[in-house]
Amino acid sequence: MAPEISGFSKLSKTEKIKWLASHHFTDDTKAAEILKRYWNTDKKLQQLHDEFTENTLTNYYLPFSVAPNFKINGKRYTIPMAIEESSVVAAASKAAKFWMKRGGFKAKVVSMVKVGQVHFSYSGNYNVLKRFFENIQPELYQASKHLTENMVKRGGGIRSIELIDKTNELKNYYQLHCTFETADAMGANFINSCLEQFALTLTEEAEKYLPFIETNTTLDIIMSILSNYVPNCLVKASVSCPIKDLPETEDQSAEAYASKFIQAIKIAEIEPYRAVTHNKGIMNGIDAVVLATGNDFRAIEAGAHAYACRNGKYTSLTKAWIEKDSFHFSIEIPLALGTVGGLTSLHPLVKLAMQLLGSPTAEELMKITAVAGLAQNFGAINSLITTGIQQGHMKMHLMNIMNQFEATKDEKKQLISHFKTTTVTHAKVVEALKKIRE
Ligand SMILES: CC(C)(COP(=O)([O-])OP(=O)([O-])OC[C@H]1O[C@@H](n2cnc3c(N)ncnc32)[C@H](O)[C@@H]1OP(=O)([O-])[O-])[C@@H](O)C(=O)NCCC(=O)NCCSC(=O)C[C@@](C)(O)CC(=O)[O-]
Ligand SMILES: NC(=O)C1=CN([C@@H]2O[C@H](COP(=O)(O)OP(=O)(O)OC[C@H]3O[C@@H](n4cnc5c(N)ncnc54)[C@H](O)[C@@H]3O)[C@@H](O)[C@H]2O)C=CC1
Repeated sequence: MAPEISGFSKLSKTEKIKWLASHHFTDDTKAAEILKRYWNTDKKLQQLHDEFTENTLTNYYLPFSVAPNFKINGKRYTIPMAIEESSVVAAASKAAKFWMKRGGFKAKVVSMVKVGQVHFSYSGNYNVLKRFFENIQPELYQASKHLTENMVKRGGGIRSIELIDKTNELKNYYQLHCTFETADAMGANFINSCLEQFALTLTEEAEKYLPFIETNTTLDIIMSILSNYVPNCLVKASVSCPIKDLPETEDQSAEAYASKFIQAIKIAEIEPYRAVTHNKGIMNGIDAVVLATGNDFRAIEAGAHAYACRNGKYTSLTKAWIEKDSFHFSIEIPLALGTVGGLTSLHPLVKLAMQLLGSPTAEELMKITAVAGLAQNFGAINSLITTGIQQGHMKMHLMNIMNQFEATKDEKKQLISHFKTTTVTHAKVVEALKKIRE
């Protein structure tokens, strides 16, 4: 067991690696060597990455891929995707190509309102608190003007501040429920700064408020923080085509395909076990774009899944239906994304990803990301109701298995050719490789 260490954060990167290697690994030289092998030779670039977070030892690579052929609201995009899972990028690309020939994707942002709350406790009379809040509301806006001035110029700012009584759920618990628009920023820092200012103003004004002083009532701030539940930072994306333009095989007509597809979505609507996997498939596409564009995937994940159970039961984020001989497929998802701030203007690959997308606004990035989620879901459902997921997924996963067994270039060539006509399984690859090596 490694000994307790004090002051680890103050050690240099090399000292940290030395400590780690000698206390956690039997072969300390090899462990240190692996960590250092991932350092970038460009010292300045490496330092930039080291400084993104804390106690950084090395870089952790994720593939940076692209999915071409996306047509969104009539405009062509090649979408950057950072993801480790095989077949995700291929599925998105295949779906993009399919819908490109059928008019492409439509997307629109419904609203871009974000939320933050000041949580506080107060033991006095509610009506007194309400009067106090009404009195100081203009001051809440006024005192935060130094923070909001520039955001207002960009078209954003504070949209509302409401007093909410939550005492029926938790004794003495109240909140200021506030809404914001943050233009092209995800807005965490702007919102949190405003909230902390509201909390300060609330405390200072309460200390001076006579009815509180006379009744010896106190108002205690518990915390001030944005919410990652943003049901009003919402984007919709959709595709549609005549039913006859859907995939058709000898065994399955386009009508039967549409019917099966819709049933698959309905199952995800009513069955939470399926809905979670269904939405995981959607997030395969969304997270990949969120990561490639330097956004906060934890915030997006938390918000998306909360939205999926907004009516009290976890359900699908996509819908499919037939209307007048046409097949329709759509997604509705909250996405608080930014194209400025955070890592967006720091990470060279993120900057490149933004350029690849034509330097989008946050609103445009919301549309692109929602489309990536819808395309991903289409790819997965298309496979699930036709060939099954394993055929395509394992075809793409073949490279990982071959690399796991350190197949040579020639062995890989033979295996790829062999598995063109045979379904890939882990065991079959091992067997085929064994035969080649005999
Ligand atoms: C994997 C495919 C696309 C193969 O599909 P295919 O028909 O065998 O592919 P193809 O070789 O005929 O190529 C057709 C197009 O697919 C794309 N494509 C094809 N291969 C590549 C490649 N190597 N690299 C990049 N793109 C590729 C590409 O767009 C290509 O066009 P082209 O570039 O030739 O003009 C298909 O089987 C598929 O879409 N499968 C679904 C895979 C999937 O959804 N994976 C996600 C992981 S599973 C999961 O986590 C979620 C899940 C499934 O559980 C969610 C749920 O349950 O809902
Ligand atoms: N619960 C959560 O989700 C939390 C997330 N975070 C982190 O916060 C970061 C994102 O915060 P942000 O405030 O977005 O980033 P930020 O503070 O780095 O950048 C946003 C700032 O950029 C400026 N700006 C310049 N041009 C702008 C434009 N056109 N539109 C809007 N603002 C513009 C504004 O001053 C704005 O406040 C992410 O890294 C996230 O991981 C931090 C705390 C909590």
